[in-house]
Amino acid sequence: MANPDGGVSVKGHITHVIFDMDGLLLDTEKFYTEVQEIILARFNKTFDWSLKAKMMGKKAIEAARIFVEETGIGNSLTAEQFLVERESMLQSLFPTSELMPGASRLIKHLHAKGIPICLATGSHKRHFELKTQRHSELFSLMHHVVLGDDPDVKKGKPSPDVFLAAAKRFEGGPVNPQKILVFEDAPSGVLGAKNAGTSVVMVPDPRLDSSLHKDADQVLNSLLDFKPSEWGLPPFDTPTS
Ligand SMILES: O=P(O)(O)OC[C@H](O)CO
Ligand SMILES: [Mg+2]
Repeated sequence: MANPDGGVSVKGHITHVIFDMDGLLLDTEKFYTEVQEIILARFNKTFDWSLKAKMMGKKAIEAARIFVEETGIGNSLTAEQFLVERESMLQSLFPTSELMPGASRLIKHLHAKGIPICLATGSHKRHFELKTQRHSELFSLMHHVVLGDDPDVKKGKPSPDVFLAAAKRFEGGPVNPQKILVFEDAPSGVLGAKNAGTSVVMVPDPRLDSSLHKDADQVLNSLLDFKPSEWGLPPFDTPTS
């Protein structure tokens, strides 16, 4: 559980780290929000953060079904049609994806210290490639990447599938989940990681209702605030390195 002051109540000796991608390492959640607002405006409806919270982190088709059902537009637009409609907009936005604050610093630090790191995202391969094309050097530091359309990921977050597949593929895996720290921004992702038995640091968007932070072991405003030594990980060489 998270402390109100953001402190750690569950310390563990972490040996491996799993990163979420959208909204955690890459500032891509804003693209989904933008296109969903455009689509809903056509139906004279508005997109809000309670709906956003239910969609984020999920596989595309799972999020699409929630979108059309919760907004009540399902009779006019199916989940499949919604995905087609938003695709051309997303394809032009994703290549402009930027890193979230502290993402590069933390990935490079853990890699340099020999901590095995990997990615576990709901994004499918085609979107992953568009989003990361300007950041291929940084993402190449991941030992492996597990995508939403991976055959081992039967169900999206909050199912533990993507995190269990990620734990299995480390050298000498499966790694004991108690030794794994997951970084997530989405409520479904935090729950998925807990369902897999790992510890979770949540870095939520400030617009997300704070009641949705409750399952995380630690809640931070930014990756820049992460202190590796609190989790038994090597500290940064200098406070700003
Ligand atoms: O947050 P991720 O990386 O699991 O991505 C999930 C979707 O693609 C976006 O919410
Ligand atoms: Mg995410």
